[in-house]
This record gives sequence, structure tokens and C-alpha cells, in this order.
Amino acid sequence: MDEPEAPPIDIKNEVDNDPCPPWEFLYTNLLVRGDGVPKAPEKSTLKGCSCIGGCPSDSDMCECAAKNMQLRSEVRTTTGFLYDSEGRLREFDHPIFECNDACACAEYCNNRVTQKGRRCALEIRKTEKRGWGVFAAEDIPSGTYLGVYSGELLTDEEAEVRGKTYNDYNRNYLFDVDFRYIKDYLATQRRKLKQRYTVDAMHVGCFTRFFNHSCDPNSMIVPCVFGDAYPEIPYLAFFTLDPITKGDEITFSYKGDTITNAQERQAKRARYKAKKLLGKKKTAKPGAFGKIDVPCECGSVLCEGSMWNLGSSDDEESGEEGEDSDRSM
Ligand SMILES: C[S@@+](CC[C@H](N)C(=O)[O-])C[C@H]1O[C@@H](n2cnc3c(N)ncnc32)[C@H](O)[C@@H]1O
Repeated sequence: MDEPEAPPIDIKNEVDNDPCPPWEFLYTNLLVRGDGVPKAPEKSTLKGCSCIGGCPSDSDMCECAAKNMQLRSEVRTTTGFLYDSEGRLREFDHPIFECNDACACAEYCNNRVTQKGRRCALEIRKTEKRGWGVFAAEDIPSGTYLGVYSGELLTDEEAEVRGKTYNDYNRNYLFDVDFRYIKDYLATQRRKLKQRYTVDAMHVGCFTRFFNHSCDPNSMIVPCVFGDAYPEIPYLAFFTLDPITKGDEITFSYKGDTITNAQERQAKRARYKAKKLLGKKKTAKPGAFGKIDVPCECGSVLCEGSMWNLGSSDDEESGEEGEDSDRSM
């Protein structure tokens, strides 16, 4: 995935003398497929729309717009595409089906956003307690595409083996691709989920491998599919949830429990502040999958004390359904 308009990413460290993060990985925006993972779909297997010029997002006449609608069970409040006319994501709860190489529509179609790459300015900076992190180098509106979680695409079995080793070193770059929508979508095509996949950004990846966890994140991953040849292997696309101010750290939740509605997020913060829960952290227990028992240092008012899903919660706000992954990040 080329990013012709992506501004360079500066690396800064005002914490200690490390000149840059350990550069122990190959930099790419692509997924490098491991053993047992199917090859990227041939163009001939992709299904596209037959729109001329830009796709009409307010009409189901566009096959791609219809695809974006079909898993949205709730009342339609918006038209077909998940992007607005500025290319900002306006709904975070659904997989994105972007127009692809098999579509007849033009390059300027509103339904081609992540494939054009990052446009916002970012920095990688050392933090006091969370290693290196990613920061905004300009104000960034909500719904802005940030980048893709690239890396080695592994079968679940291979990831399980690697995860045990990574946990010994206290660093984990595995992200399970087990979004809720996948089974529903495959069912619409009379297919069953046969294999689960994980992206490993330890040895191969891009700046997104430096996103730290927060219990009150300002970005999240939304699965993005180009064509439907392999809906079980979407790109993991990061979008800002809230407007982000220049200098803020950009984070996501490793637990996949992100509240996508802005008012609900605000209301939860207000509840936690009112109850003076700041500083009252849960004790991190050993993970159900042998995950690292590292205390969370996100510092947010919603901090739950742990970066990972560690089994049952005794928190008064427990019961929120996990959305993405519960084995790795
Ligand atoms: C995907 S990496 C993120 C980049 C990492 N900070 C680095 O320097 O390479 C995940 C690791 O970052 C650290 N980390 C991320 N979020 C954290 C948090 N909220 N509190 C403490 N450590 C965190 C943990 O060591 C975790 O295993």
C-alpha cells in the first residue's frame, strides 16, 4: 500500500538517551503472508461495482455501497458509505468495504480512503512509562484514517507459539483478526470460518506497532476489506475516534472494548470522575492465555489497571462486550 501523500514521521526522545526505538523490524505497510495463509486474492476473483465516476453513496445502486449496508442491522441513519465527503469515517461499528481494483469507478470515488494512505502528520516519541508511542504532530479531526496494522499474517496456531515467547520478553505485537462481523458476513455467502488469523508486527510492521494501549483510547481499529474474496482477512485500519490535538498521544484499546459512541464515552468519563475512581486500579491477574501481567500506565481516569483482557472483571462497569480480540492485543 503506497502512501504518496504521507508526511514523514519524526522520531523524538526527551526522556532518555536512546536515539530511536530498537529498529528490529522490516518497515512496510503490507501484510506478509506466513505458512498456511492463502495468497492475496487475484484481481480476477474480486467483485467490484460498475459505477461511472464517483460512486453515488446515497444509492444502493452501487454494489459496494450495498455491501457496506448489509451488516448494519439497525435503522439506517446514514447512506451507503461509511465515509463522509471528506473521507472521514462516521460509523465505527462496521467493517468497511472499500472500492477496489475490480471496480469501474474513478480514483476520486469517496469510497477509496485507506488505499490512498495516511495524510496526517505524526511523530514517534519516547514516553516515561510506556516505551515509545505515537503522537499527533498536528490537530487531527475524528474519523481520520491513520494507518494500517501491518506485519506478518499468521495462522492462529503459529501466533499461539510466538505469543508464549514474546510474553517472556514483556513485549507483544500480536493482534488477532477475529472480528465479530466475519462469521455473519461469511454466512451471507454460505461459507464457514475455517481458520483464524493473527497479525504479528514484531519483525515486520510500520509505525502503528508503536501505538500504546489506553483504557480511554482516542483511536480504534476498524476492519477494512477490498473486495470480498477473503473477508476473514481484512486490513486492520486505525481511525481517530475523537478530535486529537497536536501533541496528544494516539492510543487504542488492546482489549477491543472501545465505546464507539462519543456521547457514551463522555458520559462514562463523567461517571468515573464523579465516583473518584482515579487511582483505584484493579490488580492485574495472570492472563487466561498466559498474557503478560504488566500494569497499565495509560493514566486515564478510566484506567482499569491492565492492558489485556484478564478473565472475569470485578469492576462496577464490567459486562461491556469485547469487540475485537481477546487473545493478543
Ligand atoms: C505494541 S507495543 C507498543 C509500542 C511499545 N511502547 C514500544 O516501545 O515498542 C506494546 C507494548 O508497549 C507497552 N505498553 C503499551 N501500552 C502500555 C500501557 N498503557 N501501559 C504500560 N505499557 C504499555 C507494553 O510493554 C506492551 O507490551
